[in-house]
Amino acid sequence: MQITRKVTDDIVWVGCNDRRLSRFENLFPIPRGVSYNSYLILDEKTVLMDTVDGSVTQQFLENIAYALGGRSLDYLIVQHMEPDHCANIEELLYRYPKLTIVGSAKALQMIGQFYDMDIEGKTMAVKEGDVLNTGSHTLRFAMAPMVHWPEVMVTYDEKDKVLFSADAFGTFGALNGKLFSDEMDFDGEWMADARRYYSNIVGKYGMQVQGLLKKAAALDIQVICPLHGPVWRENLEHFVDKYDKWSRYEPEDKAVVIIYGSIYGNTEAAADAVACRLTEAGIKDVKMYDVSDVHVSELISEIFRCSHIVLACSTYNGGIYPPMENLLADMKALSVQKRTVALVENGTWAAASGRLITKELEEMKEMQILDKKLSLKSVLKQGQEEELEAFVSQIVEAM
Ligand SMILES: Cc1cc2nc3c(=O)[nH]c(=O)nc-3n(C[C@H](O)[C@H](O)[C@H](O)COP(=O)(O)O)c2cc1C
Repeated sequence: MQITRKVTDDIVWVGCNDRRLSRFENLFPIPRGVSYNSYLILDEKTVLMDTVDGSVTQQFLENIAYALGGRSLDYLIVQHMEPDHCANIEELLYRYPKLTIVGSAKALQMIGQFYDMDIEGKTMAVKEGDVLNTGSHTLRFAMAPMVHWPEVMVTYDEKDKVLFSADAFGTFGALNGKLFSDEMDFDGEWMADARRYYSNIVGKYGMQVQGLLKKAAALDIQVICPLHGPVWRENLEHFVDKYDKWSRYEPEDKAVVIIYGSIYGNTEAAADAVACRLTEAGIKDVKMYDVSDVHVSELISEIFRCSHIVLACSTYNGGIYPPMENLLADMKALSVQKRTVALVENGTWAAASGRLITKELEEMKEMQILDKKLSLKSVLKQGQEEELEAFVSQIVEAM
């Protein structure tokens, strides 16, 4: 049985949901699943926008056959060559032998790298500004390298004013019958995963996303069709605005995220004391996470959201407690910048975590490290009350 949804009069969502995959890219936990979106344009010529992951091929082929209603498939546009979007090219060529594959030169080259199939004479390489006329639709291609791979392009449908945005504007989460963001409580149920998707998958490429946003700003876009998650047809500015903020590495909220790495619970207790004092000082949005317990992708997502960060960390074999070290490596890799950070360090004989974390933060761009470090010798002591007050006050003042 087909599972499809209409996007416009002659554009159909033929994508699939995956609720069985536990980790996206074998890395990011996706308890809410993920959707692989693909769209079919039913014009004088028929056009498929990308394919899906190999795990859902059968459902995908059924969706396409139904939506085509006996017609053949003329074009497959490959915007992105990551295997979760291109696993079905060969199968489509078997079923629709007259198919022409359209993509950037790099995408067409990657097809040969991933798959042993003969596509000679069946491809059309396109570049910036090229158009494909399919009857009433004119599809215009714009290159979007490194959003999120180098071969990526996006496609603008001039008739329905749809931007097929590849991985940009994507979100983790399976679509449970609801395709459009206006059919769901996006801010309440989806935004956290949208942020986690952006910050961890595309976060490193803020500059390239800014480039794409500039191109998009010149177009009259009524609908955004990404390769993962909901389609946007209302209140587009809301999500575009988030993308703009995220890609400029500007925090969304005046908020403090406290992330602690603690072996026996004493550094955690100090982090707790900091959270209490911040709340008493009137800071409403204070969140606490155990770096050993919460997946690093969630922490990165919170770091993208919050303006201020407290890192509280035990010293471990003369170094940074390993899960905290891992977070710092991820922050660096994902180009985290423009945040204010305060540090709590702990060590029983030679505390080094504060100094070492400072060194890591100094390698990131525009990170303001607050002067007063809260230093513990095993445990936060009653006698450190004043020190604690001063530590918290500097965060409040910085806000
Ligand atoms: C395996 C291990 C290695 C440690 N290495 C150091 C160290 O190199 N320097 C130091 O001052 N403390 C070291 N500590 C002590 C921790 O920093 C200690 O757990 C901390 O001071 C107490 O805070 P906690 O209860 O949050 O873990 C180590 C502890 C463990 C278990």
